[in-house]
Amino acid sequence: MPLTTDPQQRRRDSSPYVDLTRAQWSALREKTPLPLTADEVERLRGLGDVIDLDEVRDVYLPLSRLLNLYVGATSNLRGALNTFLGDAGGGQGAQPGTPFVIGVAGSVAVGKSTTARLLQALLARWPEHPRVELVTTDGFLFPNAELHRRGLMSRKGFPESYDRRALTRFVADVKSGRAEVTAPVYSHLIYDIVPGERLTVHRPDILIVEGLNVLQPALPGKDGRTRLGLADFFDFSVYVDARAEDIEQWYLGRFRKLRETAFQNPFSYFRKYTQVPEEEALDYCRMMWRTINKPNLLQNVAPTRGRANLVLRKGPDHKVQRLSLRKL
Ligand SMILES: Nc1ncnc2c1ncn2[C@@H]1O[C@H](COP(=O)(O)OP(=O)(O)O)[C@@H](O)[C@H]1O
Ligand SMILES: CC(C)(COP(=O)(O)O)[C@@H](O)C(=O)NCCC(=O)O
Repeated sequence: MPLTTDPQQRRRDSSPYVDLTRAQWSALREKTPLPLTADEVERLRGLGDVIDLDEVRDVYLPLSRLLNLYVGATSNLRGALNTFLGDAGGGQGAQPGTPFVIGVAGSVAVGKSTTARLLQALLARWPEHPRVELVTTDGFLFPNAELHRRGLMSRKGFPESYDRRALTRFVADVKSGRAEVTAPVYSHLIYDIVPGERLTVHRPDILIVEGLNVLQPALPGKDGRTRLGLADFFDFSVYVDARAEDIEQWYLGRFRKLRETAFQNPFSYFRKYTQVPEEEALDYCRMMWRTINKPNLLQNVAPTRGRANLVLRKGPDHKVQRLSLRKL
């Protein structure tokens, strides 16, 4: 075949991604079995997130089909592997299925939690994988007392503010097929790890792991050697992307909403911001964005985008405008 001289075509050929416009992607919904029923639409509304239902149909429903295809293909591959291994190694060969693990990465306030909860609800509708569990990485932040001790209280969300070894061990244990694996729990109300509380994951069909740093490369070991990182246990990963200026607006919008709701709770760490004028509270929020979340986005989170299997690029209205899917 003659090499193309069209520079745009050459760029497309050498990119590891297939780039799709929203229109190209949403056309795939015609090929997606299981359209949403009226009941399911109601149930999605019940998740409590602001979700435009056209967005669910055009973007997230085809995505649930794509993931359903990946789960099926992984299961076929496992079957082939089992046939190959037979009873090699005294019966270790025939491996039962382990959970399919999906990572969801992106900045604070880009919409990771909303995307992850939506995917959980949509994926659970498929008869092949009804049990979908969701874990957020905030449970692996060091408790505030430890962050204070390490001088990291104003670095919450930076890679070093997490117990990365425990997080990787948790996902490795789930991926190994262990019947029960537990994780610590973070509370946004008290802005800290909840002492003594654990959540338990019971060998789901799919585990979604959502957090800022899920695509970070592994830390080197004490001997300087490379070790396995969290992303080594992912079967698929999604990076939710948007302009930093848009994300800042969403961060402020969420803070405004929380100031009228959750922050009013007498136990809320942020209650003090309901007792001062709104502009003063928003100045504090802007400072948090400028000094913590934006630098973390630019220094640590955004550089991991190229490791994702799928990048969802949102516009200022939260609608996904472009998608990049890694070629196989
Ligand atoms: N698809 C969406 N449509 C409309 N609003 C959204 C969407 N996704 C997120 N948001 C809003 O953006 C803000 C941040 O979303 P959230 O899921 O809490 O982000 P993250 O988990 O990345 O911090 C919230 O106020 C949320 O309601
Ligand atoms: C808890 C978070 C670090 C996010 O954690 P994740 O689940 O992504 O690991 C973040 O939402 C946060 O609270 N950051 C601290 C700065 C701030 O209050 O915005």
